[in-house]
Amino acid sequence: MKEYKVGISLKEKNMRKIILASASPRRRELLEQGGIPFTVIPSQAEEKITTEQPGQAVEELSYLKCSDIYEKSLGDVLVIGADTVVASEGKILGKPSSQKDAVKMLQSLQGREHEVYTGVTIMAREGNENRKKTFHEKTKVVFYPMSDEEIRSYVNTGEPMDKAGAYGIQGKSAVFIKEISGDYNNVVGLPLARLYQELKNMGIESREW
Ligand SMILES: Cc1cn([C@H]2C[C@H](O)[C@@H](COP(=O)(O)OP(=O)(O)OP(=O)(O)O)O2)c(=O)[nH]c1=O
Repeated sequence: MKEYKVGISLKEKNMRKIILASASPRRRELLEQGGIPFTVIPSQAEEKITTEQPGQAVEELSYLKCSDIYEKSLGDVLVIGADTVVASEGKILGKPSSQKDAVKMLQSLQGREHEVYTGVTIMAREGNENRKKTFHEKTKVVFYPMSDEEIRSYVNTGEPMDKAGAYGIQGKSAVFIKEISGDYNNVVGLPLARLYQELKNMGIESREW
């Protein structure tokens, strides 16, 4: 096992520049938590879902976001793109389009199980060599029943508006979470452990520590 001094530079550790192609503050926090050094360049790619399969949808969208930034980047880089949706009763739920839409989404989730899918695409360039990997992770979540008043009050906090399925498990909606099966971080927007494993399988060193 190799040992590294604290504060060693990326170059000394033979690590390449990592770009997170995401505007999501949650994804940034998770990569930071893992001690994976990165810079942020959010993708402007238009997000259009073309399939009813949630796993395929998040893979495609993560690929779109990742390739948008990868194609604009020069030199040896590694770009990470991700996308999260909620799947409930055969429907894919993205971010709510309005407060009314958020109320509808939460009504459909309360008292039952649904799934959260996050797709991730990694694209790495080293000299003339390009490598790509796309995968998704699924987490099951069960909500307690919510009253109409609870749903209205929660939507009024504004918390649901920028989140798939109209809730943030890391926020106030935690009071409604009965069960979760799978990776919690996947619900928040990035399956950090799976990402680290996939990078490791590609022979890519990602941790600074
Ligand atoms: C279900 C759930 C989703 N979310 C968030 C994660 C994502 O940021 C968001 C889903 O939207 P995404 O389109 O996946 O991501 P984004 O628009 O926030 O960022 P970008 O496209 O630039 O990468 O929902 C939570 O924060 N908590 C949750 O419990």
